[in-house]
Amino acid sequence: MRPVWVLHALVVLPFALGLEVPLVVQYVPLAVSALLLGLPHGAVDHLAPTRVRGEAPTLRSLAGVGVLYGVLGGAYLAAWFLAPVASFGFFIAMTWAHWGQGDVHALVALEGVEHLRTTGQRVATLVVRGGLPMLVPLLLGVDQYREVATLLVGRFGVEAAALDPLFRVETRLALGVGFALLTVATLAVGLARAPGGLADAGWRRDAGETTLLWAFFLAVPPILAVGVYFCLWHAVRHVARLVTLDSDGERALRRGDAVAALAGFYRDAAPLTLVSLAFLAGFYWLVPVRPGTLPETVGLYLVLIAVLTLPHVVVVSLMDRVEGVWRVA
Ligand SMILES: CC1=C(/C=C/C(C)=C/C=C/C(C)=C/C=O)C(C)(C)CCC1
Ligand SMILES: [Fe+2]
Repeated sequence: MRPVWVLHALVVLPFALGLEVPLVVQYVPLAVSALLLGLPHGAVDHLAPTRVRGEAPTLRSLAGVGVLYGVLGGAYLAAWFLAPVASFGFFIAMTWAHWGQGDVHALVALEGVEHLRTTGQRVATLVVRGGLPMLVPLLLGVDQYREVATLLVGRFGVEAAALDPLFRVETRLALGVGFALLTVATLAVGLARAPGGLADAGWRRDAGETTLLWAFFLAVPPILAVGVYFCLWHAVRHVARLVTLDSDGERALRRGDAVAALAGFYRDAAPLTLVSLAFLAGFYWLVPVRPGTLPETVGLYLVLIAVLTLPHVVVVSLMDRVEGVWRVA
């Protein structure tokens, strides 16, 4: 995790000093996520339900994940055509929950923190960690937020006017103050329950990561920030989880051979990453308004991500249950 913290901190610095970057460059991490880390992190979902139990995949487990993706992904894709703006709202809410869920797992299972003692604390931490990438960019980066909303719903020939109340300064101020209070309260309760008090290593990690991400999403323009976070924060943690669950991957890590571990991950992820990219090409022909620019193509790609993420959340929640992420001692 340390290199990931350093990379995020390194991105904050120049922007805090007022750096401006051309918009096309800001789209690069999101575009790259289609091939590296972002899309691939979910492309191992067909193996995950058995791997988390230490078992080999069976025809039944593979078919189960296939049906899940077909039914939930298909329904959500239909919803995008019928109600694009509501589907965008659902996308933000779902990502909020999913990225928060990923961080709660990382804290509890990968980092082994001891201050998140109750389910209530873990739920609050999920809301805080998910709100960092989904809400904090809205506070200062409202123009890009609106732009991305328009890029997604625009593929379906509608405007995002229904979201205007969300972008008003009063709304953002209220949300920002509320979310800052929730952040402080959640960390304060964690501190009170941390076995080591202020010196507790797990609590310090949690507080440090939370502070870093607040600064990151306030300082860095949203499109760039969300792209970097998706690849380097969310996906890296999930890939680390998948590798440690895989016996070959685990063995490679023990040898200190991170390259072999990553190669194993990419071998598993390659087929369905390619299938997903074929879907993206299919989407291109399917949507009412075809993308003509890089940002519009990213907008289409994000609709694909949305559709794939709904079943992905179910698979990850199943993994969380098997690993006892929400079971408190
Ligand atoms: C790009 C971008 C946005 C939305 C990104 C989303 C919602 C990404 C979801 C990715 C998922 C679900 C990945 C799977 O793990 C915002 C916040 C509108 C603001 C501006 C930039
Ligand atoms: Fe994910």
